[in-house]
Amino acid sequence: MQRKEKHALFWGLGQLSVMSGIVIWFIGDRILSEAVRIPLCAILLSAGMIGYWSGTKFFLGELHRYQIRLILPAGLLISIVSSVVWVEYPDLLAPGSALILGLMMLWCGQRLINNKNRYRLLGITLILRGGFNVLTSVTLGPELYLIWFIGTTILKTFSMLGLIYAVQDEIQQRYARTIDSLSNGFLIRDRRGYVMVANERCARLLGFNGPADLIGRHVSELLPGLTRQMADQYFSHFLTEGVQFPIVDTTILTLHNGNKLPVEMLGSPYEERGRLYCLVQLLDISERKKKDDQLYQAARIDPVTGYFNRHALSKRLEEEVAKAASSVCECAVLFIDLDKFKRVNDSFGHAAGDELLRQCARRLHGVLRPQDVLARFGGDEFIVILPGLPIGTSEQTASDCATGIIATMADSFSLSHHAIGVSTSIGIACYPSHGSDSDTLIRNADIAMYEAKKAGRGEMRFFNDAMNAAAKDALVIDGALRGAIEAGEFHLVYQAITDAHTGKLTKVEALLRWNSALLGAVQPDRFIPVAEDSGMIVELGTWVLNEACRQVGQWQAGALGGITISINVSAWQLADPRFVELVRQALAANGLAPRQLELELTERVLIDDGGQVQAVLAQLRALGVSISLDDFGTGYSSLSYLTQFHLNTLKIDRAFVMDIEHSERSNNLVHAIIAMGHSLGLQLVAEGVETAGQAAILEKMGCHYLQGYHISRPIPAEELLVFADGLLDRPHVDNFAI
Ligand SMILES: Nc1nc2c(ncn2[C@@H]2O[C@@H]3COP(=O)(O)O[C@H]4[C@@H](O)[C@H](n5cnc6c(=O)[nH]c(N)nc65)O[C@@H]4COP(=O)(O)O[C@H]3[C@H]2O)c(=O)[nH]1
Repeated sequence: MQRKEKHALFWGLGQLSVMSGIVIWFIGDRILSEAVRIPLCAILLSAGMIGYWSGTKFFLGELHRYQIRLILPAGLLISIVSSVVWVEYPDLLAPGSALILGLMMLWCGQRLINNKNRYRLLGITLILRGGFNVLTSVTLGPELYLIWFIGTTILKTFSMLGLIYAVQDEIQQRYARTIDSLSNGFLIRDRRGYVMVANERCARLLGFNGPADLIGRHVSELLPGLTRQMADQYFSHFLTEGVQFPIVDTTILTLHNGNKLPVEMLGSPYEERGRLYCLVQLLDISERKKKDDQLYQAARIDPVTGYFNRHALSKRLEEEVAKAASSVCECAVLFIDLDKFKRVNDSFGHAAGDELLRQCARRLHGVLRPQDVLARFGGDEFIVILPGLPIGTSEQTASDCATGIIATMADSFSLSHHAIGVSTSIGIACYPSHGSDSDTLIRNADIAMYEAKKAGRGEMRFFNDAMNAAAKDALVIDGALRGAIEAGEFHLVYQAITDAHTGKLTKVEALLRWNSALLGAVQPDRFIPVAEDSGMIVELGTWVLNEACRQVGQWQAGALGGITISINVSAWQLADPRFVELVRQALAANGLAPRQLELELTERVLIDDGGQVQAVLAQLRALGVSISLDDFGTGYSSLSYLTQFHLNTLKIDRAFVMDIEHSERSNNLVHAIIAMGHSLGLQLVAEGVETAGQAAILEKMGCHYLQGYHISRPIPAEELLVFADGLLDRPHVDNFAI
């Protein structure tokens, strides 16, 4: 029982005291002496007065703690005063106490009627009782006491009913306030599904104005998606043995206004007077669901393109492979890499790079069938899954799709008011011929994509086992390359380049050699591409630059003083913003004139340029360093590069030189290259000169320099000195001077 309810008891006690006082007054003189009866009546009178007063104060919410403390002394005082008066005037005992109580009741009744609506009934009965008491005390003689007794008993019964109603109402109000203050929806329904109790929150959650709209209605009338059968089924859980409570369900409710409401529903059994009810709590989980959805999206969707991300793609491919295995069909994985994406990112910024990715994704999606899956796998890589292909058709379908992709990506993209050309390299792996699980398929498609990239731009390749072996080899090399510089496993060899006419040693090409502690001697053709792929070529190239310049610096004082050194430079190095400064430092640190350094580039470096290489080459040219184009004739052999990039030297690839003596076609080609070089004012170096015949033809054609085994193999630095001495001794080399 709560404190407030205890206070309500005062009222009850007051009633009881008055009743007892009346009884004692009637029969007391027969069984009690006056000495006991008078004080007892006085005590009961004071208890009655205080009971009415405090009960009224309680209902009006005005009964304070300090007032409760005064009750006992006040009761004592009233008792003493009335005892004293009644001892003196015993005739006043009955009418006096009736009058006092009557006045008290009038006061209480009037206050209850005025102040609180719900206590009006109680107030009216008190006014009636008070009035009756006052009247009887002044008008009635002892002969009509029986009538007074009957009247006062009837009124007392009414006031007791009023009291019960008031207390019950108070408790119910409190209960209603409590459930309304709950932040969760709260509802009690009976076995048939009718709502007995609901709170404000529940009404609002379900789209109604207040609990009154719910109470008395069947739950199926409140939720359109809910049938009576479903409601009965839900209740049956409460009748089933062994069910754990509360029953927790997460569901999305369809409301009568059409809205959807994600809720967590906690159902518990509730028993009242032997009947079972169901108590349901509804928790609005819209916010939680929104966050969950966002997390789910973030975990699966690439934020830039809006298509699947790597994680979702892997999962999806696993599912498609499982489906293909069970329904005996095939699927294909296309690994798509955007050529030149990095350059766009570097030149136009990341926002433009993102925009390009979005445009690419839209174009890719445009080529695909509705059932195909597109995902951004990372950076500039996309993956397409072609699922559910009939047996024997995957390669053809994948090839058609890849052709479509290459064609659609060939058109330029519009970016920051620029037309940007981006091509793609595509690697393809099919289930089951190229892999039986998603990881293998992705890995093999990736390997095939690398092969496609090597073959040039806008190419596609199907995976094959040889690629796998090469990829594994690359992995081994990549591992062994790490730490190889620090371990001193690299050294340079030097190959002479002589004047075709005089035989004079004018330049040497520095060529990298790797004696791996793990793998033994590894050819550059094997490790350079791996170093390029991993980006390690920048570090390696810097080492070559410094070591070559150091060596030439060391030669400066001797017979090879003033010689030009030619070194191979990769595209990665040119993209390094520190490159020009590194060259400047290497020359200065070793006391070399800039003209003593020649940088060899391949055509690929120039083709993939977006303007940056051109700018770096211009700075190098301004520094006085020469630029030479390696392997000319093997790649794209575009004349525009020769003029656009202000090259100094063209190196004719050994593939042409090799056949120059026997193949008229090669002969004509080399002739044409040399003629063109002359017209553009370029120096010409013939690579791979292996015979005296080749040397003679090249010299006759006007080639300026020769390089090849006929002159010298690549040799260590100390042997080059001996080689140079040997040249001096040769009779036909009359003016060797460096
Ligand atoms: N059959 C034949 N071959 C000849 C003859 N004369 C020279 N060669 C070889 O032809 C290659 C010439 O180098 P490259 O075209 O720059 O081609 C180089 C170059 O692209 C790359 N490379 C070598 N060193 C470096 C380096 O320091 N940095 C970079 N980025 N690449 C390098 O590796 C490639 C291969 O280098 P190497 O194996 O040293 O192979 C060298 C050389 O040994 C000949 O008469 N007959």
